[in-house]
Amino acid sequence: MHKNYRIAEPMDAHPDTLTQLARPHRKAVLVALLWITISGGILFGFLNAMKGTWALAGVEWGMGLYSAVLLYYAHRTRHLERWILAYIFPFFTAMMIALATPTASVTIFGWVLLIPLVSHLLLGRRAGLAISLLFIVVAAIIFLWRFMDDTAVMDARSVANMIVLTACITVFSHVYEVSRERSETQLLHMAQTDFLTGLPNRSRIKMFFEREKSRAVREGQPLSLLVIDLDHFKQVNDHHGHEAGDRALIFFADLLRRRLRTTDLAGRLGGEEFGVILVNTATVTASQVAEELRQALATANIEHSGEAIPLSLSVGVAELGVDGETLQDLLAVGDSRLYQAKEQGRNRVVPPPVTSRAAASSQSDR
Ligand SMILES: Nc1nc2c(ncn2[C@@H]2O[C@H](COP(=O)(O)OP(=O)(O)OP(=O)(O)O)[C@@H](O)[C@H]2O)c(=O)[nH]1
Repeated sequence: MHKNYRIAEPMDAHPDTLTQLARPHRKAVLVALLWITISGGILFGFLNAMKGTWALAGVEWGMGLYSAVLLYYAHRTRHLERWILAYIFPFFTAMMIALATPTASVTIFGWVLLIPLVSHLLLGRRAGLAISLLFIVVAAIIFLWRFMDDTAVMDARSVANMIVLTACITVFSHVYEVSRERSETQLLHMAQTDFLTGLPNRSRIKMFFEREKSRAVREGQPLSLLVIDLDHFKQVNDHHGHEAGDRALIFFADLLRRRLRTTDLAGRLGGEEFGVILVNTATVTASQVAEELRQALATANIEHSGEAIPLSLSVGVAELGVDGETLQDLLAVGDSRLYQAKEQGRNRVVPPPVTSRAAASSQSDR
């Protein structure tokens, strides 16, 4: 039963959502890079062919052709991350082959600076950093192998310049990605949070419901929804002022946070209406939780400017599978039971009728 209450923390932005948010930006970067690689491949392929460096010219033309194929799929795929990897590994490998070509001049190592930039823009902070470090180390080994005995190239100041420049670009790219991801997490949180109470709004309730519904169906666990409405809230505003009404809403939001398990989710549906999703919870327990919330609010001492604000709530309870399969279904059924609670005099909980529960359990027994 719901005895082990803890304060519910705001849910972290879901990693999948962050990846989805980053996708258009990564796709734009990939498409731009593919066009650059196609043009660069053709141009440098010809330059190398004219110098007779046919192997290098072949690699560059091959990379240009491969990029054209990737460009076709980049516009159509639903698995952008796979195509990004399919670009990055051959692209960086071709770059390493170019660096290792004995006839290529030392200036070709300037291309190494692209590695941290491209990796971070396309893969984000973690994978971007890992791939950057991998290829920068390989490039450094190739550099040492080719120029170890070349005193003109191995001048201490030139080498220090290259190391510091590469380190700077790697650090800047990484810091940029970290702060971009942080800002997106914050924006996402703001877009899914009710400004007044700090509770999740409808959009986050919906996301949470979809995730928990899949889990409930997979594991054969129940899931319930409480639709809660504060009673006679207009009178609170009219008698005590709008600010007192706001404080009452914040008080109730805190009560929900204190009373629910961290695995449950309480959100504001709008106005003075709230929704609570109770995971692994069937109607009977959900109704008990609703009853405990009702009692807690009815006996709470809420004051504004020295005046007591009496508050009570009405609740409609609905269960997944018993009352419907979608959040919309459960909200509609919960709302109609909430309406019954109001009709019956408010300050009460209306659970699903025993008959609908019995019908649902006999169906699941079949
Ligand atoms: N202070 C404040 N009031 C709000 C907010 N959102 C909605 N309200 C008020 O909540 C009241 C809701 O009133 P009604 O829909 O008539 O419902 P009620 O007075 O609670 O009556 P019943 O629901 O039938 O018990 C309105 O006066 C709204 O202005 C808010 O963010 N802050």
